[in-house]
Amino acid sequence: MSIIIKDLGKKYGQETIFKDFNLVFEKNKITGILGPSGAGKTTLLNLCGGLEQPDRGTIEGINPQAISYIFQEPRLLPWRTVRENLRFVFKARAIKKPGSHEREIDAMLERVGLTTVGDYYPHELSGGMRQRVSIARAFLYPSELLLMDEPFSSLDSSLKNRLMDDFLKIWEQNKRTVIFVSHQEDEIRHLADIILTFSDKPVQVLKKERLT
Ligand SMILES: Nc1ncnc2c1ncn2[C@@H]1O[C@H](COP(=O)(O)OP(=O)(O)OP(=O)(O)O)[C@@H](O)[C@H]1O
Repeated sequence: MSIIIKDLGKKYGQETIFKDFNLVFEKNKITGILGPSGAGKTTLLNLCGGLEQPDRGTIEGINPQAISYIFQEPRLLPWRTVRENLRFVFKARAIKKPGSHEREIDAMLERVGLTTVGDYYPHELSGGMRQRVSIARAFLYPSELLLMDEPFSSLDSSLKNRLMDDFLKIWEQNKRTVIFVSHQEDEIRHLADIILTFSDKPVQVLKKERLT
């Protein structure tokens, strides 16, 4: 199911972020959002994730139990190993498939290139490796929607390009709807099927480009 945003209204105090805003996010596509700083991109992700409530309008087509996130900082549990951080995904949703998790975790660790560090703690990893763990976690969680807010922006460019290639390979095998916000147009062009360019607030879609 696509995500359908109808007549969305959202204000913070006197500041109108969205007014009569309408948009459709296509199912199992990666939509990249570009736009000026402070326009409301993160607010839109928060509204989709249910972390913020709209003042007006509706967002249809999202199952709140089936959302995963990748943020700029990996947000791993520091007192848990990589493997335990990934196991937590299954606990979080009380998924009952006895015996199958470790194999799934192993397969995902391999896909993100972290086979040898499953028993390491987050502080023992580089920033890029920690972000790989958060990508693994986002895909292990059986989400239908993946929300990404600047997930690559703290990484240097060669690391970033490899990570984006790996991200795409994993996504090809575990497709879901992705909404991806970034200031970096190169990142958006690397990953997205559809690119939306937002105006300053109140947000309008200035341009929609389809790359695939
Ligand atoms: N919880 C909040 N309370 C008050 N104002 C907020 C809140 N969250 C966001 N804002 C304001 O709403 C506007 C949009 O913020 P938002 O973070 O969504 O923009 P953005 O497009 O993601 O910006 P950036 O590209 O800089 O991350 C900004 O002016 C911000 O200050």
